[in-house]
Amino acid sequence: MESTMNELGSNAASVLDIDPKTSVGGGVEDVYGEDFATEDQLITPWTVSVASGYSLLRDPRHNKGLAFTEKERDAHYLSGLLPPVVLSQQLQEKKLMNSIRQYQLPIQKYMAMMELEERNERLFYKLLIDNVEELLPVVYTPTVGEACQKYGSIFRRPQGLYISLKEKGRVLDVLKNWPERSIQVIVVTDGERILGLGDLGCQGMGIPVGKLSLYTALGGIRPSACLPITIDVGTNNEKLLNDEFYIGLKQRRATGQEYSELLHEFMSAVKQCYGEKVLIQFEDFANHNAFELLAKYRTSHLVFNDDIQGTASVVLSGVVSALKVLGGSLADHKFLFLGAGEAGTGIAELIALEMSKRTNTPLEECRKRIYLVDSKGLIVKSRFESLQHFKQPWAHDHEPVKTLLEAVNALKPTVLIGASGMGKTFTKEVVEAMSSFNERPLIMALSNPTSQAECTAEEAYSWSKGKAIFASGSPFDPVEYEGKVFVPGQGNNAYIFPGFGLGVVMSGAIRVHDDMLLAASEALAEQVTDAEYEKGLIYPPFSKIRKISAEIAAKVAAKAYELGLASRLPRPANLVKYAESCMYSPVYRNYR
Ligand SMILES: O=C([O-])CC(=O)C(=O)O
Ligand SMILES: [Mg+2]
Repeated sequence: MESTMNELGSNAASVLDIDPKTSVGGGVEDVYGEDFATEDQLITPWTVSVASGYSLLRDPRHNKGLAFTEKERDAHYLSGLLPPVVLSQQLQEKKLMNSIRQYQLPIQKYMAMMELEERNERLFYKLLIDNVEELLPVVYTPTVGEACQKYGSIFRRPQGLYISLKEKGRVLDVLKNWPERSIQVIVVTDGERILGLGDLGCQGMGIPVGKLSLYTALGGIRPSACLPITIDVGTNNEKLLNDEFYIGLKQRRATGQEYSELLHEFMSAVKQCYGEKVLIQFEDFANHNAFELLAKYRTSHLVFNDDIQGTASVVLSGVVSALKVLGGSLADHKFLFLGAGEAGTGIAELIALEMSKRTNTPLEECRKRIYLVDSKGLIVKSRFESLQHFKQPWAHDHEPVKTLLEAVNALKPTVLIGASGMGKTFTKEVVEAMSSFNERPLIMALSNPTSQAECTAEEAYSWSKGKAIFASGSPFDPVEYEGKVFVPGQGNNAYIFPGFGLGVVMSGAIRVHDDMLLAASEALAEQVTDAEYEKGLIYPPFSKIRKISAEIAAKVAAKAYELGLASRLPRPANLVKYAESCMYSPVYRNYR
């Protein structure tokens, strides 16, 4: 672990002439205080040793399987423990892709990938990086949703930290059980709103694990610097409570003070353990906690809510790049949302903020171009008192409207965005109405996984008679409609958070500012080429994601420096180059 740290730090430093102590890693020394602990303080007696022989083969971080060379086999007591052949990493990759493609069910591919990660980490990332478009739907949405639902049954080895109510009062000790010290990114969930699948309790762990594997593959954060965490405060999912294979606490969710005390202890312990510069990404919390946690900790911790802020940034980017096809400026458009939770209000707010900056118009005025529909109908002034606080800014002067279809007809929006977590809600009538008054309606069905998408790509194209520009949260295959092939975009926060996190980490940012999200969004939109626009795409292909992440990271870091939030000084002159030099490579290293 330490060696990868130094390797990266000094490599980046020599390229860019930066003191390695202040470069990648945040430079938090003696994080557990072994050296300064007084005699009455408890410490963890961690040791570091060199792996060889059988234990080297069983260590996923260092195992290379059949790719160990003759020399390495001799030097590391591996002779006889492996069959004679020596394979290249390329050949191993080919073999594994062949075998993964044989599986019929996505969940089998998921399990094969997880087993690979537990066996040979670099090979896992090599596969994921080189075959990103094929494997993203396996390790991420939609398959990760199914994996979480079945997590109890498919559970083999723990892949992150579980902090449950049982650990209240000793969360810091639990963090110290994690073997890595230089943590840079934590993704944490409490499992209450996993994708659009609802409360999956402790089994939500699949999400932080999946998100962090994307941090590494797409954003180049070292695997050892990533820590997936699930906070288990119980579940209200009856099916799981009655499931003999459920892995979490069999009790209903703790709420109120009991909940916030555990979360507070966790947030304090993280800072104490890993320092000021660890990025904590909140993921798939239910609305009520998500907004509160972000508001509470954004001024004291380096926090980012992926569902509010990451989704907002990626959708804003899609809207901005769609303007090239739609015409007009952001402020010329009218937006209607189905869903007024984290994603819906988060996106709406970031669009309004960008509009406000572009037109020099007060934010409140810009919000008036944006309408939201929730389960009770259009959000309007007369509902103000009964609205949750995060919906209140969107209560406009308008008579009450009950359904989405009525709202579409009454408001005639140019952009329709689904962030409801409810599948099949963009009906034929809704899509037909959108295309009756728009030359090119922009329709985004963002809920995940595929089963929860507001409509499918095929529905959007056929019901709009090929007029719609369509993007979805989970991937859809290209669609042929009346002899023409339409390629849907994937408006998923996976475009943003890995590069965003890299930008935050490499600049040593200590807080996340909304302008950094706008910077990420602009950086992504700039990556769409003219040829891609011509195909109707509003996002670049995922096959270019490492380059895109470096560009996003550079823009995010530049903004952090500009705002005085970056602590890694001096500022590297070329931030894109610096980002690239910091990125983890999955190619095997040679052992002496
Ligand atoms: O995980 C994804 O695919 C996107 C996301 O954050 C969510 O749907 O909650
Ligand atoms: Mg999420």
